Amino acid sequence: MTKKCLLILNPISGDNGITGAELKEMAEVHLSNYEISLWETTGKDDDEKILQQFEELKPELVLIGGGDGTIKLVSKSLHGKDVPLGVLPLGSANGLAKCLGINDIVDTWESIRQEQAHAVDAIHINGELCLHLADFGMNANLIKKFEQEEKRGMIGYVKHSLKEIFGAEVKKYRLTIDEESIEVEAKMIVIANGDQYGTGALINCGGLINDGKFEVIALNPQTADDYIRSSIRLFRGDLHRDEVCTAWRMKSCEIVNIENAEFQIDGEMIGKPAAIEAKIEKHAFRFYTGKDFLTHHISSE
Ligand SMILES: Nc1ncnc2c1ncn2[C@@H]1O[C@H](COP(=O)(O)OP(=O)(O)OP(=O)(O)O)[C@@H](O)[C@H]1O
Repeated sequence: MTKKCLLILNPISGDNGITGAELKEMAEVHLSNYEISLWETTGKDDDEKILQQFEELKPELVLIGGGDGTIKLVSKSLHGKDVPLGVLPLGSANGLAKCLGINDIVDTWESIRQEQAHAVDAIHINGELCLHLADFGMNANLIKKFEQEEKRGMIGYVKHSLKEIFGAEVKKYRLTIDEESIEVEAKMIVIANGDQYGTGALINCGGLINDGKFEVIALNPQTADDYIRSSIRLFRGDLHRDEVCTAWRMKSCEIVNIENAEFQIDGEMIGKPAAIEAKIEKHAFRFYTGKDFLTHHISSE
């Protein structure tokens, strides 16, 4: 029996040049047992429009074409709906897709054909949804500069990176976990549901996106040696062993932003909140996942 698939595309994500019609055609070829309905985001009231599309069609699958911002937009609209989500990684960096083991579109088709949908946690941060990574400091500053550029894509992101990383200020934060408070000084504080950025930098090695917990990671490199060593470890996957990194695992926490650092959630600038409260929702969504995800996560489901 033919099933229904709602294909949602953000036409401004990334710089891949794929049109809605081309993507629909690809989906029809690769998912021949689905009837594909294409809908493109507009940039205005998309959360309501997505819900409306979903209620009208009542699909068995929702495919999301875009980057982390688009996945977050669709997930937020469909929170609580019992429908599996598939990700077509068409954004600039696609960090969340990589955490799900979806490195390219081929992985997406394969995961759906193999029926590999798995439960994934979400973090609620001050009423916002975080599926991937949120952070104060260095990376948030970088995203803010990137957003101010007109051109999208990875080159703009990389262009600002070195300057921002080496010029980052140390800021103070108060972290409260289970009623215990500590003051932390860091160049960057990460709240991590996923394990890696879109660049492949493994900020949260050992962190699982389906274990009902999240990690807070404080990074405070000072010297050139610290930067070089920790950068190598970021890509090698053993940053947690480095002295510039301190990590905690929890179900909820509060962070007071004592010195007004910039904050971002899943690539979207939030501003400089005085404090944030973060709480995990275990298995909030079901996503189609790739082979890499199965290797790392399946035993903990
Ligand atoms: N047709 C459109 N025109 C303009 N803005 C749009 C349109 N559709 C969606 N948007 C906006 O795009 C944003 C989400 O996409 P965004 O590009 O930030 O993230 P992304 O999908 O992660 O892509 P990228 O990785 O390229 O940044 C939302 O703020 C949304 O309102």
